[in-house]
Amino acid sequence: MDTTSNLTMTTRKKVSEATSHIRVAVRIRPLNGAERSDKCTSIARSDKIKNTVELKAKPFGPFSRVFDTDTTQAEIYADLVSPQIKKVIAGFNCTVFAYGQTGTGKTFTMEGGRTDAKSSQDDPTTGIIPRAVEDIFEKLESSKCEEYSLRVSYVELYNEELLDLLASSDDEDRERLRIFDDPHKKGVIVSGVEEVPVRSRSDVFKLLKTGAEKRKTAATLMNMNSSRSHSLFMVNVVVRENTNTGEELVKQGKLNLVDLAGSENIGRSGAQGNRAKEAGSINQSLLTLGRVIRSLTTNAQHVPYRESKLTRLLQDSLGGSTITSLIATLSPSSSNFEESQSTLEYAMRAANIKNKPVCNTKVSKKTILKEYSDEIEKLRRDLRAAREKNGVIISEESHEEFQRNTEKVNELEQKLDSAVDRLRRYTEDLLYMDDQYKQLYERKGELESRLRESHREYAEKVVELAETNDVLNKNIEAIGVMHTNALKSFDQLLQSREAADELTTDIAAFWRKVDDMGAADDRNKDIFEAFRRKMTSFIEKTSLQAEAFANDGRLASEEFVHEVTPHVKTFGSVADSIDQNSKEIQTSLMNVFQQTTEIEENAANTINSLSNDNREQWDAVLKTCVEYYKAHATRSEELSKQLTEKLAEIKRQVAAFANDVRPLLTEIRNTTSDSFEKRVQQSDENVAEVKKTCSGMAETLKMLMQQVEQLSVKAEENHERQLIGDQNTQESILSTINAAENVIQSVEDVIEECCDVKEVEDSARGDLDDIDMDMENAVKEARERAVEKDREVKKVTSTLLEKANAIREETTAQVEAALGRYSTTSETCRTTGESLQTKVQESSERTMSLFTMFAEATHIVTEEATGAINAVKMTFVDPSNNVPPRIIPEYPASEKLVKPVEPETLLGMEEDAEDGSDGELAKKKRRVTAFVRRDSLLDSTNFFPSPNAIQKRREAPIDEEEDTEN
Ligand SMILES: Nc1ncnc2c1ncn2[C@@H]1O[C@H](COP(=O)(O)OP(=O)(O)OP(=O)(O)O)[C@@H](O)[C@H]1O
Repeated sequence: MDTTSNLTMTTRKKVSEATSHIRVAVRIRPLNGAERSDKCTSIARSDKIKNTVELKAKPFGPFSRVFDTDTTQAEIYADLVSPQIKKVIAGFNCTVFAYGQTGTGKTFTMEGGRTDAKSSQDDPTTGIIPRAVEDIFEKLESSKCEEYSLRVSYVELYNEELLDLLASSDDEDRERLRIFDDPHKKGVIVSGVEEVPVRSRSDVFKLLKTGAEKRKTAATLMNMNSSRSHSLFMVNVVVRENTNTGEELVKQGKLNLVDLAGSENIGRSGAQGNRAKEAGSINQSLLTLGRVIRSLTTNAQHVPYRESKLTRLLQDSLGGSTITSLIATLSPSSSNFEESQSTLEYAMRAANIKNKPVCNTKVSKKTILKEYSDEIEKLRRDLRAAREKNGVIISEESHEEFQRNTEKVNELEQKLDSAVDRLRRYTEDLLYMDDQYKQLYERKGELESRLRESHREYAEKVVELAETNDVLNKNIEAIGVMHTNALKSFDQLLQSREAADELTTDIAAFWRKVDDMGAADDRNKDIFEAFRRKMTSFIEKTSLQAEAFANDGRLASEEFVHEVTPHVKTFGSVADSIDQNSKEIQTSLMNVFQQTTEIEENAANTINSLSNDNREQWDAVLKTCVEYYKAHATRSEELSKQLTEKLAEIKRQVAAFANDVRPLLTEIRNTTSDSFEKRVQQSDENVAEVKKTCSGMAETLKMLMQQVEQLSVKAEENHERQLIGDQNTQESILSTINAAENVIQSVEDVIEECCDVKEVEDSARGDLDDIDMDMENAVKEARERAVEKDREVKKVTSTLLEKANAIREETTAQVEAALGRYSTTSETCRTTGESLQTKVQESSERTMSLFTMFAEATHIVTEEATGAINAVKMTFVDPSNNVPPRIIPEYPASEKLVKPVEPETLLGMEEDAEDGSDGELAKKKRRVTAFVRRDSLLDSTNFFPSPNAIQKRREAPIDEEEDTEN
């Protein structure tokens, strides 16, 4: 606060804008505590859309804006003042003043709720003045101007006296401040007011605090109330810019923030004495203000600005070249109806004032200096002229004139002092600025060389980038080729997989066949069980039959004895009886032979048919198995061969592919990561250096800093673009590499899978080989066993047949011997009946023993047959154990069974037949045959006749003729 100046309210050269009305806003504060306790009601209604206010239903407006009780300080500032700050920086003069009844919130609106607030962030009740200063700083800092300066003044107008609230000294300064017209600048000058340069927001807040304290102290000293004084806070903004032609231009804008005294009725306030004077002067100012407003709105010839200091100070803001806003503050209380009404009327009148805002022309420094030096020169001339008049004897009239001149000289001296002060200040500013310029130029040169260096590096980087790009393109092409190869490999793998699937299907079919074989084996088992059951029942039946046969033989023998005995008694008929008996015996023997033969035939047929059935079935199974295994072996061999070939091919390709790809990928990765890291490092270093340079430059030279910042931003953008491009490329390469690696990995996995498949196939083949071997062994074993069993069966059968033949032969021989003996005996028995009886008895006994022997032999045979059959056991293999059923080998053809000897042969009928004679012997034969037929135990339709049937047949008469025919 070391500078003083004459505060000018105008600047010299201006650019006109269109004429505009003063903006008038109305703000209604909330009811305060006192009003509420007085049970006052709110009578103010605002319409924010129409921007009107109603007081007891009486409408006022429309105004530019209406702010109701809820409106915040920030909203008012943003709406009303913020746009004006831009204008101030652009070179306009702007004024915001608050008008209204005491206690309606003028000071609250202009300054805020607290005086110790450090920023609007700190306190939401912060008023227009601090917010405006903050805003100016923010806008200037973010603007592109070369240089700016802010000077603030803070004055108070009380009882038509001006008080500098920022002055270092107190009372004596009060006299210093004078308002006078500036004839050249067409404005008013507040002479001697402190214009304090501020560099930061905090400076302004400090000044505001100082001003508020000083205002308080003054109020105490002068026994005044702040509401009785007007305060004027002025912010002078000077912005220097460089034109495109390099000319330096200066813009000067000014913001006047005015907090008027309360507009209350002096009569109502009850002021007396000093207070009355005070109130009068307040009203003087306000009344003059009102008259000025009226004059301006009625286009009166004369506008009484000079009638009060307030209107003089606000002259340019009212009807002049300033952009002006007025905030009319209102109490909503019913108790303040009249004042509120008056305020609104006042505001409506003010709204009609038209201003013609003009922008102060940008003037060069030289012009300003020239103006100041012209003014100084003029003042000097005046002074010299005045001094030249000293020492001359002059008349009283002249003396008076001299006196007047002296006053004028004093005034001029004051003006000169003020001008010299300003000149000094500007000179200082200029020196300071020149110094700054010098530094800036140096810095600029330095920055330009760095910039050139950066350009060179940038060009190198571009070349490097192009090279890298080529490498990357090549790599991408290589990766494309690899990709194509990988796709081919995949196709081949897919084919291999299909082949493997076919193999799997074949193996599944094989296992189905194995299952079928198991089922066939089960059927074989069932068949064999049935065979065994049948054999068992046959043997049981044979045993029963043999017993029955033995019993019948015994009975027949007994009968024979019984029948022979009476014949023996009758000697004459002995021979016939013997013949008869012989025939009967022969018949019995034939019967026995026939039965035995049929038994043998049946047994042989059964065994043969079973063997044949069994053999056919098992042969079919064997054939199927053999065919299947042959086919399977062939198919497996083929598949295995194909698979092996394909796997070998895939392995070769993939190995070649991997060999091609791996070094390439490694090279790509190394190349790209190395170059990328290097470039990132270099770029980071460059950016850091540029940033460092930029920050260094920013401190010293804003202009160049801006350029450099722009360049830096561009460089950063380029670098970032480059970096992003590199990163993208790098990422895409890395992703491609990763994809390729994944492909290789998956190919390798597939190869491994294929190897697994191969292993499985090998093991399956091994299993199949094992199975084949097992099967061969099993077939061999089964064949051997079957051959063995067949041999055993044949052996049993042949044993049985041998025994039967032996029995037959022995029996035949015995019968023949017996018959021979009977023949001989029949010749002699006629004479020796007794001996014959004995012989018959012997013969009977021998026959009995023969029968017994036969029965025993049959029993032995059947037992042996049973044992043999039981010994025939099949081995079955459970298909679930992966072993196919045993296969019965091909049987050798059964030997032909020995036909039994016909009874006719035994009885010698053939000889008789050759003779063609029908003698006694033939008769006998027929009778025997008829007897045999009648008593035959075998029947083609009734294999095992019931005892009743046998008895019936026996009792039936023998029809020789019929039998003979048959
Ligand atoms: N819109 C508002 N919201 C909240 N409180 C307010 C508002 N307007 C004013 N006040 C409060 O009302 C009281 C009076 O306000 P202020 O001193 O600003 O009135 P003024 O018009 O400046 O009075 P004077 O003319 O006497 O200086 C203060 O305590 C202030 O905090």
